[in-house]
Amino acid sequence: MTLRIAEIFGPTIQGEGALIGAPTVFVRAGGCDYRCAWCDSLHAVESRFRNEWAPMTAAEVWARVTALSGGRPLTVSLSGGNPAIQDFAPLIAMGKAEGYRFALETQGSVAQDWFAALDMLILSPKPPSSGEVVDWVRFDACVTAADTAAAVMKIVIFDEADYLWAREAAERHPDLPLYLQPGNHTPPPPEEEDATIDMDGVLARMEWLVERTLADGWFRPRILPQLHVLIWGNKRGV
Ligand SMILES: C[S@@+](CC[C@H](N)C(=O)[O-])C[C@H]1O[C@@H](n2cnc3c(N)ncnc32)[C@H](O)[C@@H]1O
Ligand SMILES: Nc1nc2[nH]cc(C(=O)O)c2c(=O)[nH]1
Ligand code: SF4
Ligand SMILES: [Mg+2]
Repeated sequence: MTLRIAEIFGPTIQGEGALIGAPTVFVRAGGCDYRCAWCDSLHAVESRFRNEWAPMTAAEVWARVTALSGGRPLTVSLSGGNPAIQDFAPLIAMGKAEGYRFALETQGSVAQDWFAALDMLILSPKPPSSGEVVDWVRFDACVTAADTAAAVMKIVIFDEADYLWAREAAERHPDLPLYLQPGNHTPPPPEEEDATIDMDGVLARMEWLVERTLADGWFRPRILPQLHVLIWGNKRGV
């Protein structure tokens, strides 16, 4: 069995959510069951990039991760596309045997038994601006599959409708640590290697989101920008 891998890069810092600032190596899976209107990783989503996704065995992926990390254990971030539509159990087992930790980013549309082997499951249900509709039965199955692994919720917000949606979505899982992040708009074509970013828009949405949340007296979420976007824009491989 091989994995479809769009890119493996790092070490860099985790730019988002609960592990923000933590050194990490990314393994980005190719292929996704969603088509979010504002996806900033289209090169790992759309079929027209399939020929750029390398078929790799878990052992080959693992060799690359250990080379990039110099054999020093850190947290490996599995992202995509949706990494949950492939089988990462063998890779996670290899890495854990050498003292590495694993975090996985998914929208919560496909649950896997092996989520329980993760150190952190980051669930990012999609708000109205994405154009996708969350199936909460499937989402809840992901939370259940995480079992004793730490699960967190991270919601991208572009506008008022997303914010109001996030308030309701968060209520469904009151026990999950909650992170809000402003969306970035990458002017077309977003899949370019060094696509520019609407940095002014990102910062304006961050400021608005902080003020909106605090004005509501909603003190549960942590509100964070995408740190890697502030540093590098939407550059690939960082
Ligand atoms: C590219 S996705 C891959 C993992 C998985 N498909 C998911 O959506 O959770 C990784 C993270 O980036 C976020 N993201 C994607 N496009 C974004 C954008 N334009 N602005 C802010 N966050 C974005 C997603 O919501 C998700 O939390
Ligand atoms: N540095 C960095 N942090 C990230 N956090 C989530 C990312 C992703 O695209 O999944 C990402 C990414 O691509 N780079
Ligand atoms: S679910 Fe994630 S990878 Fe898939 S299109 Fe949406 S943001 Fe992009
Ligand atoms: Mg990203």
